Amino acid sequence: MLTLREILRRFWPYTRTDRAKLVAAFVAMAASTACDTAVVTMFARIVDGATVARSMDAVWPSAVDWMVLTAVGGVLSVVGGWLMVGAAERFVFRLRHEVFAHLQRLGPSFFSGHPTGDLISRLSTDIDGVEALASSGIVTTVIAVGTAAAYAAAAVIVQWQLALIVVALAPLMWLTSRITGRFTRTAARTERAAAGEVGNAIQQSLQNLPLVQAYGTEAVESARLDHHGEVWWRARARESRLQMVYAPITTIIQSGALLAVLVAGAAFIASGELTVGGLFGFAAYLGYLYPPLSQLGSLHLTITSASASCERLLEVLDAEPEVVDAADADPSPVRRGRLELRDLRYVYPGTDSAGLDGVSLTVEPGRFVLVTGPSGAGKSTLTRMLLRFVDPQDGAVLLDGVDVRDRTIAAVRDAITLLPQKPMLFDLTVAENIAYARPDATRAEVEAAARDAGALAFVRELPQGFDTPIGEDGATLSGGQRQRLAIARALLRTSPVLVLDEPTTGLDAPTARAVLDPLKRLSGGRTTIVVSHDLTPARDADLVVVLDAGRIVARGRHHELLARPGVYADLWAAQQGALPDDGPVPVPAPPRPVPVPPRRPVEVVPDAVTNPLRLLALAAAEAAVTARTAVSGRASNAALLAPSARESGTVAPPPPGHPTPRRPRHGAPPPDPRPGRSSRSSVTNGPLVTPRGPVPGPRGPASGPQPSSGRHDAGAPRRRTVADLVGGRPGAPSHRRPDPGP
Ligand SMILES: Nc1ncnc2c1ncn2[C@@H]1O[C@H](COP(=O)(O)OP(=O)(O)OP(=O)(O)O)[C@@H](O)[C@H]1O
Repeated sequence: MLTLREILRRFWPYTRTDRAKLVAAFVAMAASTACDTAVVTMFARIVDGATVARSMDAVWPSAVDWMVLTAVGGVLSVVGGWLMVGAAERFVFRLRHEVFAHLQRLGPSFFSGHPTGDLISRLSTDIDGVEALASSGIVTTVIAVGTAAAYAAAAVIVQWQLALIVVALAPLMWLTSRITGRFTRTAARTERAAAGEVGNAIQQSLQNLPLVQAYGTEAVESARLDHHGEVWWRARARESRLQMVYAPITTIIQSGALLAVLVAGAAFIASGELTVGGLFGFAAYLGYLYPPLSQLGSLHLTITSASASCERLLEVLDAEPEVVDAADADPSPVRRGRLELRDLRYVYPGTDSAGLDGVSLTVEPGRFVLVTGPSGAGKSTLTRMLLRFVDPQDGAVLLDGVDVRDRTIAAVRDAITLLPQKPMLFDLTVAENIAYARPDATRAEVEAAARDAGALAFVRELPQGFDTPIGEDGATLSGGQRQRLAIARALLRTSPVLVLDEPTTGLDAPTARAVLDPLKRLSGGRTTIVVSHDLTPARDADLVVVLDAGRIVARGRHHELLARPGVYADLWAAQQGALPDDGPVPVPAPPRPVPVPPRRPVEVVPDAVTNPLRLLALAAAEAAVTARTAVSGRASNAALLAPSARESGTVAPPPPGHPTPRRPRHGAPPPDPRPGRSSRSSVTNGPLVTPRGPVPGPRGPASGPQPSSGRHDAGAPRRRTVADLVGGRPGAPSHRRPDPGP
């Protein structure tokens, strides 16, 4: 439980620009209190003027003084309050800003332990709690302390014997406040935590509302909210009731004190030690003294209640960012985009299994690397490390030969454009969403980016074109349209490195197709790392890196990896819909004859012969490849790897003076390096990212695409694929567990 002193110590820095105003406010309020105290001295003069001197001569000047002092005191009080409230509200505004800004610096570990709804509650309800303390609480304290001190001093001067009676009762009020505060503290903590849970329950339910509605689990979600809501309202009611109890108890104490003063005062008047005016004056002091004392008591409750909020805010402010700039970090921009990963190792805090373990890789500027692997292999961890969301515990990431930890975070993130898997759009207009990458972009640049991303046509169809609001996360757009806006946004950035996170995974074939060309434009000339389950871009990659359990288990060109058994071949087969992607390859025995499509005989690598299922997958893959080549008709500009580089894992640029070996265009696939493979059945180099075309299924006749037009008709009904036949979906990773088999 934080004390007022600790709260002031921790939060005082946030008042930095308003301290002059605070001082002015204190002075104004102190002067106002002095005026009010002086007014009370008029009580005795007016009453005694009439009752003792029996003359109005003393009454009128006192009455005039009374009015003047009251008016001046009132004005000073308004000025002081005005300044104080402005400073207090600005403090709350700044506090929210600081908490939010700090939150944005925190890393994945913090967010995995703090649900979004709870964090929203901290930034709203808990900030409101601090606001109650800062605005009314601090103003009340200042006025109350000043007023109570002034009236207490005046009361002692006027009648110290009566003042003693009052002082003797003051500890009772303090005790009441302490006892009530103790119970309030527990209730306030419970209430704030429950408010966080309520926020979280609402956020989760609304976020997943389509699922909730589709599964008819509205009652379950309501019950979840009610569960936390009930804890909240009970705690809230307890807190309010305790504060309510405090008021009548203090009234009884005050009333008792007044009675004691009257009785003692009557005795003093009877003995001639006190005039009636003196007793009136003292009673007036009491009337002014008790409200601020009472406010100080309830302030204790406000502090108790607000300290629960302060604790929750300090928990955020005290959380250490996982990545910070070194004191001498280099802010200069990264120009070439040469990327080197040196023996990276990362273990998530609180776990003992490595997310990455000894990962080394070099990518020369302008090269394209596909990083793939099964679920949990470490792909996302690698993406986080490239963008410095986390730093490795061992090893280093180097950009243009400099450890990213020696560069500023801003310089590293300026150098890398992330295209996240989820488009992540804001509830803004189309133009504002695109310009998010570069707020100073002109409308012409925004429109050019939209055109290059293939978004111009649909944006023009929107009711207000580029000025159409797209709703939360682009709710009014289709998945493909959202993705194209995200690509347009990325196109506005000119960074030398591009990280594409699952650019086509989860999109259906026509949608994926619609985003392929813009993706190629996006990657042109930049160092491109595609992190994906989807192996569609594999043929265009200068290097395919296969991660498994945090380690690189294979690397090479697509056809090289496909030629040898292992994780990659299994992934590829799984993607064709014939094998599960996350388990051992079942080897049925004895081998059964494999139906080979009659029009497209497939030559297989030796290991596939022993495994009919793999053979089946390869057959499907081959047909798909041929279909892709016919459909797309585009050749990639990616260069072939130098053998030495392939072995070392380095994607090397072509030697100077040598023309970059270009991939043959459509219709002229290169000879397959695998022995015994004809160019016809070899894995060809298609575009950077190419949708899988129709493939001949093993359970039906071969039905290769008709290359007559050279373009796929997106509007034509999609033919059944192997994936369809086995219930999978092309482009989407299979997460089915392997069939245990007979
Ligand atoms: N925030 C986290 N806290 C603890 N462990 C984590 C966290 N994120 C990932 N991991 C663990 O690190 C390992 C690698 O996870 P990562 O998300 O990088 O895999 P991935 O290849 O991206 O998987 P997927 O393809 O399913 O997204 C996994 O064992 C995972 O359980």
